[in-house]
Amino acid sequence: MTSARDIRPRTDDLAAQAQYLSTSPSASFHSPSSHGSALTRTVPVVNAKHLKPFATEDIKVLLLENVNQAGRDILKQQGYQVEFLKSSLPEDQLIEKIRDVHVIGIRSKTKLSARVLKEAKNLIVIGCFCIGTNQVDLQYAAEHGIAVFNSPFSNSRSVAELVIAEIICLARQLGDRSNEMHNGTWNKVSNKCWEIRGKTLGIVGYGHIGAQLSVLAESMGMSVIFYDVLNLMALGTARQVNTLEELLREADFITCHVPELPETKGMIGQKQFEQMKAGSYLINASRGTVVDIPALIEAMRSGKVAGAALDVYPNEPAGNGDYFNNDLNSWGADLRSLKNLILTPHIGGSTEEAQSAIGVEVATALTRYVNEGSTLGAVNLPEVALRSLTIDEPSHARVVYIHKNIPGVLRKVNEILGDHNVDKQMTDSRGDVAYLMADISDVSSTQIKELYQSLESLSSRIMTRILY
Ligand SMILES: NC(=O)c1ccc[n+]([C@@H]2O[C@H](COP(=O)([O-])OP(=O)(O)OC[C@H]3O[C@@H](n4cnc5c(N)ncnc54)[C@H](O)[C@@H]3O)[C@@H](O)[C@H]2O)c1
Ligand SMILES: O=C(O)CC[C@@H](O)C(=O)O
Repeated sequence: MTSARDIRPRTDDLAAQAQYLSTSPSASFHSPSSHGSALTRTVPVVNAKHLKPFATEDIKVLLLENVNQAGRDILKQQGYQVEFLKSSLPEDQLIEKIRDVHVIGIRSKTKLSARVLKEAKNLIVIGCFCIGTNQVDLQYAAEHGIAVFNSPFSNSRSVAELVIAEIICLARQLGDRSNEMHNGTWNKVSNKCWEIRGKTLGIVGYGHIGAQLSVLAESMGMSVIFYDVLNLMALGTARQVNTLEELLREADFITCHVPELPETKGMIGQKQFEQMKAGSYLINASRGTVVDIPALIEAMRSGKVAGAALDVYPNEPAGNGDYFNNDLNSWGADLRSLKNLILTPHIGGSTEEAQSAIGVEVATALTRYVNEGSTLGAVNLPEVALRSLTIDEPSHARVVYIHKNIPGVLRKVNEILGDHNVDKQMTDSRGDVAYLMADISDVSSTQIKELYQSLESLSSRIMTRILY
């Protein structure tokens, strides 16, 4: 067992890791789904004090879905108890495991629904070691004081490169030719095989991935148009169009890079396939719900769509080696029978570079949250941080009070803190939830316990943490 004393932030390590943290070049002009990444850098304090949490003995971490070694190492170096599993878990097993842990790390497959989170009585923070956060009930988590972090763009380049490869593979029917050769058949074809030079790429969702892809595609001689709900700066000579229909009517290749939202569910369906040019191509490496797959099957059978590449599916297997068959998605066999269709097992972001960058970024954010209470980069809570306490402040404590965003809370909190000098304090709200951090001086262990109990007894309380 690790003692509570060992649960300390290694602030110098964190400062070194901070160089890997992403700061978005595009954060200033989009996107609603990538919150606050411009704030992720903090100035390291040289003689920062190592804080430890009050009322939490050992920090228990559960990592699912083969989180990268770099991330695991950072969490282990903190002295946390880390349990690591290669795949996701069925809901009943997840509920059993999550009851006990303070931190959970997942990727895209683990569904942290309200039903699951309801059982997670000790959970303080979730790390999504990926871009998408649609697998987590963010609202429920916020309302229960559970912070959620992700890595907003560490795998964007990897996805963009995969899509570029797929555009060429589809244009040249490479998947089919390769399969034929694997089966011993020589089939030298030029009919309906094309160069991509001069063709039009239509990007649906011009965020981190879409914008990166735009630059790569233009450098290979494609014309780029894009559709986005936001009015965005077009890179290079790309051009924003006003409607999805306009994009579908003009593009030779259509690629989807929107988040999973109610509005993006089935956004490419029968009507949209009808609007596409005859012989166009579709790529989806966003989320499986964005494309209506039975409608795609029809469009490919009729020849309207000449080829497609899918990396994501409405239902995906829990881990490697699991079957991708009709038990998962009723149209599985029909899909697999199509020509010029590239099927990949959600590998858009699966490169060594992306996974290790994500591992470092998310594990560092989790560590800073656990040890210092900083919410910089959180996707569901307001972003609040205070400069570190220093070793010259031995009898200080940091109060983190997550509470309902209702009038009168600050007055009550400050009454409780009133017997101590509040050195610094910051509070911010996001929707119904507010996050307060205060560093107080001259506080003894007994007083910390009293402060904790007083804050916990307030009706506005969602979660109290005291770090000292
Ligand atoms: N296949 C993979 O391995 C993989 C890897 C990374 C990300 N993804 C998925 O790709 C998605 C996009 O990633 P990103 O980093 O570019 O996200 P992003 O948030 O940077 O960009 C998404 C863009 O979509 C736009 N958008 C939202 N709703 C829209 C709508 N209804 N119509 C048109 N545009 C809309 C947004 O305004 C934004 O510009 C992620 O949400 C994730 O689900 C998949
Ligand atoms: O690695 C994963 O499981 C998810 C990859 C991708 O979909 C993301 O959201 O970043």
